[in-house]
Amino acid sequence: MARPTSSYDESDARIRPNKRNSRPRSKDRPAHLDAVPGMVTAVDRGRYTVLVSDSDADDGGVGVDGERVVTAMRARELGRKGIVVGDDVALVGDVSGSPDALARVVRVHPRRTLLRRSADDTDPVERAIVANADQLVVVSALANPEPRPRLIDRCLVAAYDAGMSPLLALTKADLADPAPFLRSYAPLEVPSVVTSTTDADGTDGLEALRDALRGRVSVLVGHSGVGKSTLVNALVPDALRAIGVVNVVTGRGRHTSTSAVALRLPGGDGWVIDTPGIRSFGLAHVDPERIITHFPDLEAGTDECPRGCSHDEEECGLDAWVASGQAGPAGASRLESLRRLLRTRQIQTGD
Ligand SMILES: Nc1nc2c(ncn2[C@@H]2O[C@H](COP(=O)(O)OP(=O)(O)OP(=O)(O)O)[C@@H](O)[C@H]2O)c(=O)[nH]1
Ligand SMILES: [Zn+2]
Repeated sequence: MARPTSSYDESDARIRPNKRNSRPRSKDRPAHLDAVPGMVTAVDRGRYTVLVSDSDADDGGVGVDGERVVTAMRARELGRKGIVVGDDVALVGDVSGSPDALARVVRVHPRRTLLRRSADDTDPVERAIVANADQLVVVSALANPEPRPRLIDRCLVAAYDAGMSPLLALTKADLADPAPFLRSYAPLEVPSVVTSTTDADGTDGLEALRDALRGRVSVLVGHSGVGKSTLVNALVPDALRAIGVVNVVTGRGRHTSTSAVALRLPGGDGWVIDTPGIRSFGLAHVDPERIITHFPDLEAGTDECPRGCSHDEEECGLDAWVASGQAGPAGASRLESLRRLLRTRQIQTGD
């Protein structure tokens, strides 16, 4: 599978099944040692769609690019451990991928990143959304609907918290000038692409977006109506059929699942993970220390902060650090932007 990095360790490499000289499993041999590795591309009502390389199952007998879609359920030994789209898992059981086959997920490999949200900022129950993604693409229309800066800021905080880099995708540039919006986000130094659909049924800016997605695993989030589906359809024509989601997960002609779906970009050069439209993004789980690591110019100034500093309080050492010029000429606007993000957690406006 063309993942930018692999989290499989050597022990995983050794357990790849090899049909030609497969050892019979002894009674003492744990099931996961005969497991087949795969990546979860969709989750629907307790059924996981897992993409498995054919080379993993057939010892290279099938083309390296060959892969198949396996439906799986969770194995009892997993306990309560969650499985989300993007997870690298190990499967046992019927991994043939034939229509009635059902495999079992026996293991979820350690995650490189984890995008999470809570119902609201006070709800301690957090929900994992996507694992192992590199980039969070925050899709916002420049008009119709109007951009929602607080929701965008919340998504940026979630990206930083997850260990993902953010990208702003600003759609409908045919309806409004992107300049004012871009100015207000400039101090955050978040990369952005601007798109607009054209009369010819194409999308301007799509190449820039493709470049930004190349070789990475990117999650697209956005409020309903911002044009996310339009982008996904332009990026991955025939998206759902391409990975068998239609047949395997919902049996219907469109993505009706309430969870995310991973779609491989044409050419195998990266993945986009589409998520249902969001109205809010709860951040109850967020730790200010994880946010500030994405502001390296400010992080060094936290040495003088009191223990457990929120970096948005009177005793915070960052004000003196910025005032002394050590964060450079942009220090003040950077600190203001950092605090704007940190404050998104406290503001309860419903957006
Ligand atoms: N003017 C203009 N309209 C656009 C553009 N992109 C999308 N739209 C329109 O905006 C509407 C919403 O687009 P969708 O792609 O369905 O938006 P979505 O974010 O997927 O929304 P949900 O399906 O509700 O989650 C549609 O009528 C699109 O035709 C654009 O660049 N310019
Ligand atoms: Zn501080």
